Amino acid sequence: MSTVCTGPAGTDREPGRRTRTAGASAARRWCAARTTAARQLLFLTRQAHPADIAAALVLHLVAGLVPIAFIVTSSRAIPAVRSDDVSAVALWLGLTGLAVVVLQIVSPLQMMVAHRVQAEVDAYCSRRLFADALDVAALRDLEAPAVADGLAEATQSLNNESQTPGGAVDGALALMPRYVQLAGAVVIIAVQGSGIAAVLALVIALTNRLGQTRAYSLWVAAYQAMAGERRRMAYLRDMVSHPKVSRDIRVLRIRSWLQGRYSADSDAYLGTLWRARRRISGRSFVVYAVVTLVAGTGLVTLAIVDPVLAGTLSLGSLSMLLQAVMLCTAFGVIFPESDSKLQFGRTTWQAITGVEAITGAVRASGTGRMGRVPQGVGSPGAGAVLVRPRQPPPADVSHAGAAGRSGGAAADTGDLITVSGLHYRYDDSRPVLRGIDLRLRQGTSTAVIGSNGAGKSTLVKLLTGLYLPDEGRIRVGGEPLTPSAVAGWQRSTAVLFQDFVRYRLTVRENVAMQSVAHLDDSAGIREVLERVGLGTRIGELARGIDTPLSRLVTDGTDLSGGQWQRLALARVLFAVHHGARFLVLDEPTAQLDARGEAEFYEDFLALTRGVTSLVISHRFSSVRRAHTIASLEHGRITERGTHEELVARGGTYERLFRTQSTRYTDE
Ligand SMILES: Nc1ncnc2c1ncn2[C@@H]1O[C@H](COP(=O)(O)OP(=O)(O)OP(=O)(O)O)[C@@H](O)[C@H]1O
Repeated sequence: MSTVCTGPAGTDREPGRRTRTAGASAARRWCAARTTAARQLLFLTRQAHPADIAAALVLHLVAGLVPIAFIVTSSRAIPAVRSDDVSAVALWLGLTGLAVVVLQIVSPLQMMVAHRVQAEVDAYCSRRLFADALDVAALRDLEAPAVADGLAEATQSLNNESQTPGGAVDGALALMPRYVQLAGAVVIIAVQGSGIAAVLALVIALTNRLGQTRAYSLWVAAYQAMAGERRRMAYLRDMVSHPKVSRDIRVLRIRSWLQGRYSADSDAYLGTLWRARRRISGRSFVVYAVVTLVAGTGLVTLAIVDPVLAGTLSLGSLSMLLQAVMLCTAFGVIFPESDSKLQFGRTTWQAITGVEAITGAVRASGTGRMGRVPQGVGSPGAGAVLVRPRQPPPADVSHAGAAGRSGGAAADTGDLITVSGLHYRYDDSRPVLRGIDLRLRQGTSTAVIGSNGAGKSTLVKLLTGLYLPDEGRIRVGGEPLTPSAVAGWQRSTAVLFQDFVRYRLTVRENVAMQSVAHLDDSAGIREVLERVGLGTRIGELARGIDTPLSRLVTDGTDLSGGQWQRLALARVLFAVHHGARFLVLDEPTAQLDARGEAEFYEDFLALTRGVTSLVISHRFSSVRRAHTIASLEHGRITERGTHEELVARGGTYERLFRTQSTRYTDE
């Protein structure tokens, strides 16, 4: 009776064929992976200067040939010594010495050139990563955990010399002397021993090497897969060195809890890592060590015993053969100067190209209108003045109350920004903004109010091009704010976020951070510092505006929370002074006292007259001076108008305004 096959055709019926097919596809995958790796390395190598690459190749070639020359010359000296041939001894020992000297000279040169090549390739990679991550990618994409991980991994690796793409190029070039030595050893075996022994030696060396590098790449993959665990541990470690957190650790008395947490994480991490290491390296070590021992012994036997028995092998040839065989059997190891750099450097490059894949998608969504800067946006006009000229009010926001209190009317030169049907959601959560329509007229101030989580900061991020809308449209100067127009638009905006950055740099740099082209404008910097009430404080400092703002820096100082906020305000005012056309303040006075807040708004409106501004605030005393107030609730604008109109309407604005003013009066 014949066997009935029940499995699908090509599987149960033909096990032999299936194995062959699986083997063939594994080989194809292996070849494809090697080809990709070679292409990547070739591409990266081309980023270094050709003269440096040529120098590296020549030096590596010499470094590969010299040990072979050493084997030949030192082995040739043995029969010369035995035959008392003084001139031959002198010649061969002289050449052996020369080989040693050449190696001594070549080694430091190799290192020097390798550093140059690595630095050139890494500089290229850093430029590419930062250009894409900081210029093109939408913030939302960069905030995705996988992308944030890739970016963190890539930037950290670029700081670690042994893990950079330049290191991978250096590692690949450093393989050259190893392979030159292998080729030399194989030739020696062929000439002094036999052709078969030479072929065997080559096959064993390459197989062994392949096995070891494969095991190593599996180990690197296992190591990379634990990047999250490493980051968690690094976070706990870094907490201790962070001044604010170390203050908390003392106050909360959590040192031993933190230590325990770190030890537990570290034990779990090391345990997993060592299990992976044993699994991957143990097996390959046993298999390949046995192969090397057994096959290596057979090879030596083949290469030496036969000619020794025949009496045709001289002492010099025996020495050469033994050293050549040693070289071949020692080829099956991980080369510290190459393999680690190659594996980690390529992973870093893949992380960089991973970030680029996202930015590429952003570019692709740019609707082909690259490089178009919207009208009214871009470089500031020459001769920007600190206090802008008063301009007539816009038709639809001209209200006696608002204009009066804001110290003047606003320009009516049309809409700077129009927002229509704007929708936005983070990930798969419910929409944060749902159909926002808004017009920001040129030269007017608009305030957005709303409760916590209403979507105010999200709206700011969309208006400043940090996020792209899911639906709807933002127009700036009549032109759509496409990804390609974002960079130009951002150059004309000055934004103060709630969580503004306190740069560990000088006062000057902190103030000029939004207009770095004007870092030398010391008078302008001092003037805005005066305006925000920091003139006296900064004037007291020995180095004035060139004082670093951190106690962790020599001669540095620090500011109070409110003073930092004033400094951040100075930053945006300085940007306005140098031509920013759209000013956004997200909770600008949250850390100021009531008097400071009142003074700030008086000054702010005077200083920014003629500039289109958007203020986000919870404090009604701040927003009432704006030309237009929009109330945001649950992602929609529910009320809009001037302060007087909204109070007269008796809606949510009026209710909240009364509540706040009663509280202030009570206090
Ligand atoms: N990066 C983010 N990922 C996911 N959800 C977010 C993110 N940022 C904000 N959200 C959510 O979006 C909603 C709106 O947040 P947003 O910061 O815009 O509010 P807001 O009005 O500025 O609040 P607040 O007055 O408290 O600053 C909130 O529910 C918030 O939890």
